[in-house]
Amino acid sequence: MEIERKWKVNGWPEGLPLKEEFAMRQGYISVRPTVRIREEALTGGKTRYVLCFKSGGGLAREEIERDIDPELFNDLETKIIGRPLIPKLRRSYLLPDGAVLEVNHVDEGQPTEFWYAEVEYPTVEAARSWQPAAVGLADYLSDEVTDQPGQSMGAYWEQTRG
Ligand SMILES: O=P(O)(O)OP(=O)(O)OP(=O)(O)O
Repeated sequence: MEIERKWKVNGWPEGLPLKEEFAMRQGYISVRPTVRIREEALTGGKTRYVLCFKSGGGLAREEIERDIDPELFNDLETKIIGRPLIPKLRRSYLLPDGAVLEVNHVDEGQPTEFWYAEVEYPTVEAARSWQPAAVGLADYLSDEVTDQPGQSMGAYWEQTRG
């Protein structure tokens, strides 16, 4: 189970320690339910190729992930998806309460480019009670879109590549 809240944001946050950065490319075989492939290149580290299945939407979703080999990834990208994958730069930051803030810059340089942020929680209760103000992010995390269906990456895929 993936328990996550999501916000639309403007640019990268300031004053937080950077944990890691990934240059990603992701594409969708299906959006409902989500069947997604993603290349995840850790800056200064390894690159993973991941096949991911996700149920539903909103705060809590089932998520199943498997590493696949680059050959299968390439076949799925070119022979099955056949559309340009979405480039996304993800930076994760350590928050003062121990949580991790993931900030994503999507489709940099395109007219539709945007940023969003996510925080993952161990339980639904922890997710519901967590407050951005407690970690000094009341202004940065002021536009929550967790329960808005049109705000998922799958929806963005449909809007721009569907
Ligand atoms: O990185 P994830 O698994 O949270 O997935 P995403 O690319 O942010 O997509 P979604 O909008 O479906 O959470």
